[in-house]
Amino acid sequence: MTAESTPDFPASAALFERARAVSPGGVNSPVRAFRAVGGTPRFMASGTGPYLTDVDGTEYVDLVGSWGPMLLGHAHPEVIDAVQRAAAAGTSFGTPSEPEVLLAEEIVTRTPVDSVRLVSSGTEATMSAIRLARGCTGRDLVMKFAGCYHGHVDSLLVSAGSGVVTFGLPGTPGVPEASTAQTIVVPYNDTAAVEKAFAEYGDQIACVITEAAAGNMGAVPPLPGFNKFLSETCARNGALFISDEVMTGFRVSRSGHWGLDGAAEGWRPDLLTFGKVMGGGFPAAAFGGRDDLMSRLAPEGPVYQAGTLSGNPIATTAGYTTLRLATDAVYEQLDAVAGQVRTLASEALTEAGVPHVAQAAGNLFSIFFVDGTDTVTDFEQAQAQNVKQHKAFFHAMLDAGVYLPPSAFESWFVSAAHDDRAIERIAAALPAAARAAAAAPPAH
Ligand SMILES: Cc1ncc(COP(=O)(O)O)c(C=O)c1O
Ligand SMILES: N[C@H](C=O)CCC(=O)O
Repeated sequence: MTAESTPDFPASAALFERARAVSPGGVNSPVRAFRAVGGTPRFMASGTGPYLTDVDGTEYVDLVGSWGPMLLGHAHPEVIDAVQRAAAAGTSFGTPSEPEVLLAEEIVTRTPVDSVRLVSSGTEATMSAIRLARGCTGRDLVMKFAGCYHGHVDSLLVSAGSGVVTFGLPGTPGVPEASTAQTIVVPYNDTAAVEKAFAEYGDQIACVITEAAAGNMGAVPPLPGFNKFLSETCARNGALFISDEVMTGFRVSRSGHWGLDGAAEGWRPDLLTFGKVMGGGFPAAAFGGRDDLMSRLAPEGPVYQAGTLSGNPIATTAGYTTLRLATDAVYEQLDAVAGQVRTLASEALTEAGVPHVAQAAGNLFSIFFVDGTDTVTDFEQAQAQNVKQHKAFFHAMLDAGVYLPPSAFESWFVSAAHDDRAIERIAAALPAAARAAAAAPPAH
């Protein structure tokens, strides 16, 4: 079957046609379209544990996990039960309610924040954290790293990962130059470049924002000590350090990526952002940090931030129930499964003679189809991939019933529900997919 043919999924193809008539590109978030890999996006009808089933009745082992949130797998019975009970009690009050307190307490217990403000998306979280950083410092400049993605915040859509790099967009029309003029972009993991930028603009930099571990150009971990260096450099220069844990938070450990570096090294970010897992599959996100900063937010302070559905009782119930079920045993299982799948994929590609780097940041991981290096540390290296090999690999896996991110620049996600049967299905699909990648045309 070619990448572009659609004989086996008529229901998805029909829905896609209808969707394209009423939605740009037929999707509600660009990365869901199969633009980078070709073909028809599968419209999913249901999910259970590690599996998704599309509207044509085909079942897939899911290695996307709704782009991160589905830590426990799909339709976990206890989460569904809690959500059903919450929904029956009313779907939104526009007043404070108990589930948002429970979720906030759980976040404060697990992470280095003193308090949190709940919002509805990761984009809102990073946008609000930056506003707060600017409000607290009285400075305007923001430093970010090439290849990191923090949602579709105007000032952060520069050299961004995720869909922005997947579709090769140099920048985004509609973002005023005045917004991006306030953004300094520095190569990821490059301490000298950070120091140089501070030497030049130090007293104007409000904050440095980084993904706690980059997951939106593929999985690129911070080099040892890099996040600590950022924290210390910010402190020395009167800037705030924002660690974006939207992807890593409550996934790579119970305390997120900070649990893997900051907790042991004895530093904490000034502000953190969270999303994905903490919503348990519903729209919930948060930003939080030191009390002296958070108290600058309205109604306590002058920095305004608000949301009609912020702290929604169903979303916060789903998030709280998910976190309560995310025990140490769950994180051990996630780490083990992620290691197993990454190793299996790497072995199959090696066997087929496909140059690659199989890289992890905690239990986030991805395959880079690159040659001549055994590690990827920045955006330039990530972009050197042979995306044609990714495309061939992706479609062969899909045909064999394994759903991977339809982009070479995204991380793979496992869940605690990925059991032996799911792993066996992945293992069975890999050899043919690796051979398909080997047969793909060269990069240029
Ligand atoms: C690290 C990171 N920050 C922020 C965001 C934005 O989150 P959302 O898509 O919920 O707006 C994402 C994902 O999209 C992300 O991966
Ligand atoms: N890489 C993105 C977030 O992590 C993928 C989700 C999206 O933009 O739809």
